[in-house]
Amino acid sequence: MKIGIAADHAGLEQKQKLVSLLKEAQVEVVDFGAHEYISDDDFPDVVSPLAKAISIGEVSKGIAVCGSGVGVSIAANKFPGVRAALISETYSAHQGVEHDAMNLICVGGRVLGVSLIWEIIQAFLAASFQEEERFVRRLLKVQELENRHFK
Ligand SMILES: O=C(CO)[C@H](O)[C@H](O)COP(=O)(O)O
Repeated sequence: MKIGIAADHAGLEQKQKLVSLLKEAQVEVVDFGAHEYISDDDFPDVVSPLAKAISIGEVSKGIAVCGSGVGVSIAANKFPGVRAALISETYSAHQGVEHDAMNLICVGGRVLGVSLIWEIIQAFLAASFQEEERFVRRLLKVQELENRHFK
C-alpha cells in the first residue's frame, strides 16, 4: 500500500518525524511536501498534490498536517473521490475507514503530539472498509452527492 503525506509550515516538523516513523515501519510513503519551512506557505497549495494523487489512485491513503488539520481537510475534500476528515483520536481513525471509506486523515500539528499522531496513523493504516450493505449504501449516497453537486 502506497501512502502519501503533506504538510504546510505549521505541520512540517511533525510531518518530517512521521515520514521517518513510516519508513522505519516499512510503509511505502510518498512525501508531497512541503520540503522546506516557508512561514507563509498556504495549505491549499501543499495539500493539492496529495489530494490529486488520492483522487486518481496514485496513492491509496494519505495523511495531511496543518496547524489545526482543518484547512487541509476543507481543501482536500474539493477533490473527487477524496474522503478526508479531521482526526484527533484512534477510534475515528479506524472507524472512519471501516464505515465511511475515509482515505485521508487530517491532523493538527499544533494540536497533537507526534506520538498520538503516530497511534492515529497506525489505526488508520490497519483499517479496511467493511463492505456491509449499510456502509456501501451510505458510501453510494455520498458519491451521489459528489456527482450531483461538484461540477
Ligand atoms: O491550521 C491551518 C489551517 O487550518 C494553518 O496551518 C494555519 O492557519 C497557519 O497559520 P499561520 O499562517 O498563522 O502560521
